[in-house]
Amino acid sequence: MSDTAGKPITCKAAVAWEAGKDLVIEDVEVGVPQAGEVRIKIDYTGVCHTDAYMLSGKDPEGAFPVIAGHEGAGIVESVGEGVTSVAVGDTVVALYTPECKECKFCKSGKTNLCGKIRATQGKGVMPDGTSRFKCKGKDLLHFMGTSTFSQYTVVADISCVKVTDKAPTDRTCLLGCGITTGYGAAVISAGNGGIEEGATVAVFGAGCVGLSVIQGAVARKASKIIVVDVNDSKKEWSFKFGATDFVNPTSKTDVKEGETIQSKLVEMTDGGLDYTFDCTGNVNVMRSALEACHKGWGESIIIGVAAAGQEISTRPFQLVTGRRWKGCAFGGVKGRTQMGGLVDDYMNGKLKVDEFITHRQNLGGINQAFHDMHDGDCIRCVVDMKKV
Ligand SMILES: NC(=O)C1=CN([C@@H]2O[C@H](COP(=O)(O)OP(=O)(O)OC[C@H]3O[C@@H](n4cnc5c(N)ncnc54)[C@H](OP(=O)(O)O)[C@@H]3O)[C@@H](O)[C@H]2O)C=CC1
Ligand SMILES: N[C@@H](CCC(=O)N[C@@H](CSC=O)C(=O)NCC(=O)O)C(=O)O
Ligand SMILES: [Zn+2]
Ligand SMILES: [Zn+2]
Repeated sequence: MSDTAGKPITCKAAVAWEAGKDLVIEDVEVGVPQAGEVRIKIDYTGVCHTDAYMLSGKDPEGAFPVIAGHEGAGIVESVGEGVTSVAVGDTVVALYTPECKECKFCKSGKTNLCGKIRATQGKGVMPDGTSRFKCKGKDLLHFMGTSTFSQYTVVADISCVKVTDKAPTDRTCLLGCGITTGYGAAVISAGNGGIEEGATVAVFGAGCVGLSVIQGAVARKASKIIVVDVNDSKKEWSFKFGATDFVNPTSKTDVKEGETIQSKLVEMTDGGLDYTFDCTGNVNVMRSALEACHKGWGESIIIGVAAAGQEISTRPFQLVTGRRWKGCAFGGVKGRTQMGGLVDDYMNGKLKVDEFITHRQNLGGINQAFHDMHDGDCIRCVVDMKKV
C-alpha cells in the first residue's frame, strides 16, 4: 500500500484550457481510483499527432478543458475496489484501446476495438460518467481514457497492461501508440493476419507510424517496401528501417510530367502493390494509396487520422475490380493480450524502439515537444513527466 493510497494527489499536469492554445502546467488534483480503476504515476509520455489534432480543435470528440496524452508508461500507485489485473508497484503501459475480454467486440475474434467503455471515453469521462481531475475548482476532461500528460492519471483497469519492470518506461511508453500502431497494421491487420512473405508494400508517410509499418513489413519478409513521402529527409530514415525504394511525389525527377504517384507505383511493381498503408491522414493520399494497389487483390489500409469533415473518395470501379479498402486503430493490437509480446520483442532486439526517439523534453517543455513535432527530423519526442 502506498502512502498516497485512498487520498487525492496534487501534482503537475499540462492542461489544455482551450483549443489552439499552448498547454499550461498547472497543479491538478487527481482523485482516488474508484471501483475498477487504477491510478498510475506516469514516468514518461510520448507526444503523438493525434494529441495535436485534438488540441487543434479539429477532432469532433475533442472537448476542453482537458488533459491530453495517450502514449504513456509508469507505475501503479493505487487501485480501486475489485482490480485484480494489476497491483501497486506494477510497471504498466496505458492503453487508449482497452481490452475487456468480455464485450461483443473483444469476443468476436475479429477486432481489437473493445466496446466496453468507448462511449464514456469519447466524452472525456471515466466509465461512471465523472472526472478524476480537478484544477482551480473545475473538473478537467480525460482524453482517450489515458490522459498521460499528468504526473498521475486514473484509468479504467482495462485501459492499462502490466509489462516487465526490466523494460525502461522511457521506451515502452512509445509502445502505447505510434510504434505498435504501424507494426500491428503490418503484422496483424493487413490481409488475413498480416503481410505475407514476398508481398510488395508501399508506405505513404514515413513518420513514427510509417517507419513502424516498414518494420513490420521487414519482419514479414516483404519483397519490396516502397516509401512515399514529401520530405526527402525521410529517405535515409526509410532505408535505415529496411525500405527498398523511396519516392518523393513532389519531385519532378521521381514522378515525371504526365505521371501520377499511383501510376508510378503501378509501373514500379508490375501492376500494383499487394499492400499499401496511409500513414499521413491526408484523404488525397488515401486515394492514391488505394489506386496504387494491384487489381484483383491489392489492399490499402488507412491508419492516418483525417480532420473532421474530410471524406475519402475513389471511382467505385477501383473496388469492383478487386482492390480492398480498410483501416485499423492501434494496429489491430489487443493491448492486454499482446503488449507483453511486443515488450519481449523489444527486449530481445527484435523490435526497434530506441531508434524512434529523436527528441526529449521535461514536462515543462511539452509545448516545445509539439513544436518539435513539425520539424522534419522529429520522429518521436519523449517527455520526462518526473521533471518540470
Ligand atoms: N489509426 C491509429 O490508430 C493511429 C493513427 N495515427 C495517425 O497516423 C498519422 C501518422 O502519424 P505519425 O507517423 O506520427 O505522423 P508524422 O507527421 O510524423 O508522419 C507523417 C509523414 O507523412 C509525410 N507526408 C505528409 N503529407 C504527405 C503526402 N501528401 N504524401 C506523402 N507523405 C506525406 C510527412 O511529411 P512532413 O513532415 O513534411 O509533413 C511525414 O513525414 C497521423 O495522422 C496520426 O494521427 C497515429 C497513431 C495511431
Ligand atoms: N476522435 C476522432 C478519431 C481519432 C481516432 O481515430 N483515433 C484512433 C487512434 S489515433 C491514435 O493516435 C482510434 O483509436 N480510433 C478508434 C476509436 O474508437 O476512436 C474523430 O472522431 O475523428
Ligand atoms: Zn497516437
Ligand atoms: Zn471489450
